[in-house]
Amino acid sequence: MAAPQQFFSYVDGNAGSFIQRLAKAVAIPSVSGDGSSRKHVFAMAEFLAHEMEALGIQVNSVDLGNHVLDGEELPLPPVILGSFGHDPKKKIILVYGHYDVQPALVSDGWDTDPFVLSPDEKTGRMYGRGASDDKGPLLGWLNVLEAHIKSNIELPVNLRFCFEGMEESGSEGLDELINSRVGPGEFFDGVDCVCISDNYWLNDRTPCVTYGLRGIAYYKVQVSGPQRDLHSGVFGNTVHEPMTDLIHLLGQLVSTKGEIKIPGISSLVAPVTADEMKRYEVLDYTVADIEHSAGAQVAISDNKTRVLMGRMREPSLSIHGIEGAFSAPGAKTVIPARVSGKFSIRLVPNMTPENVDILVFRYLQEEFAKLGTKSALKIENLHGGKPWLADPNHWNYRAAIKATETVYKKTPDLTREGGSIPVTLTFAEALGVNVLLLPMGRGDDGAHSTNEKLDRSNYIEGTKLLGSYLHEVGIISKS
Ligand SMILES: NCC(=O)N[C@@H](Cc1c[nH]cn1)C(=O)O
Ligand SMILES: [Zn+2]
Ligand SMILES: [Zn+2]
Repeated sequence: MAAPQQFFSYVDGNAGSFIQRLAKAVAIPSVSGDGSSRKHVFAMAEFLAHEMEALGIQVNSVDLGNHVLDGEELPLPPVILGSFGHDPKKKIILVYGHYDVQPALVSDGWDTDPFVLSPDEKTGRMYGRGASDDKGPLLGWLNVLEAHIKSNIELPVNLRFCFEGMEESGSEGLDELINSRVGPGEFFDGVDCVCISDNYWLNDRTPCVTYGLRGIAYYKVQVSGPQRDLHSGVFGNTVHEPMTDLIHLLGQLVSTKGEIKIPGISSLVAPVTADEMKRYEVLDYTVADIEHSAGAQVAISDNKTRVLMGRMREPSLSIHGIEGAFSAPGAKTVIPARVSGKFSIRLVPNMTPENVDILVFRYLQEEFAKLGTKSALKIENLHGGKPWLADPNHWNYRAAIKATETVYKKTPDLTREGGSIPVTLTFAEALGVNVLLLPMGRGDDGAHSTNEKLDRSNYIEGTKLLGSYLHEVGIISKS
């Protein structure tokens, strides 16, 4: 039977308490990329484990040991594994989410405190870091379970949960944990398919299901020279300046139209097929949609298909920042002694972090040599993950499409996502099962950006969507 009406009624009737649950989660600043916030990532893990146990989920918080972040040894946040249901007649669905978030400061340009969930009653938007990426979707699964338990509705599947606290910082330790628990009788044994809710619709009107992700290769390029920061009046035009060298080097990476200048990258990209072209053409998308999501008229092209392909099936190179550069207000006349540029490349089939590394390292060294500087260069790959593509004709996708039609009365777009969730490919390869991405949020949610939000309707209808998907899987199991 499709998701019963009592399930939908419970979700509607308890929307306020589900929003309270999200507000509690957003209030914990679980930023994984910043060592000083690590205690909050642990607090978030405890909050989640407690919520899960209260729902009767068997929880095991797995310690992943330590790692080094910016020269500091830190404990890795636990991976929370949970089990609910052991009925051999039902399928086992593994759901994944992450409870860490990107950094957020009011001074970045937020209109509200990023760690206070701030609903706008007029628009229904609920602002807060992690509201959409990924605390809202993750809590959606717990809302589904609560609705079933409290309404005495039998869950149509067995559920396994895998929630991590390092996704925004390279998912350290997670692959090893998964690979160590796939054997007979282990936690991941018997999983029939995976569902991940951690991406977005293409726009603000049409839901989607997603069958592809780009991978990532993230680099740090350090240029160093003087033993300490220098006075630019005393040393300007007398010493090689690391910042000048670095700016030149970063300027050789990508054109202002987004073309990657590193030789050899474009020949790694799988050729486009006619069938694939048709898939982009039918998507409900306009260039105005991306400009709405970006908040300005800044699209690289006026061609819808070109914009979609740029996001879904071509690589991109983005320069993220310069560590060690003077960035405070005022006009300090300093020559920084050591600066590090951070950039990443989003990878598509058939690129891998390994084949891209060779090209990037060689190119940076060659271009640096051309500068004729006495500064020193150090290149590091900070983390990486391969691209992923799934079969969207699998029953897992049919269940998600049916559930979307039930909840939203619309056929979802079939999309590939430009972001990266490296564990997706790990699940597909280690467990040998189909993986589905079933997003809750909209394209204009502002994940990783200022004023991140989740619309109230996406949180509540999204909870119904996740529950309906489980019921559609339940129907398929019986057929
Ligand atoms: N919602 C998925 C997401 O935002 N993933 C991040 C993962 C990442 C990789 N390196 C740093 N973070 C993304 O940027 O795509
Ligand atoms: Zn995410
Ligand atoms: Zn993210």
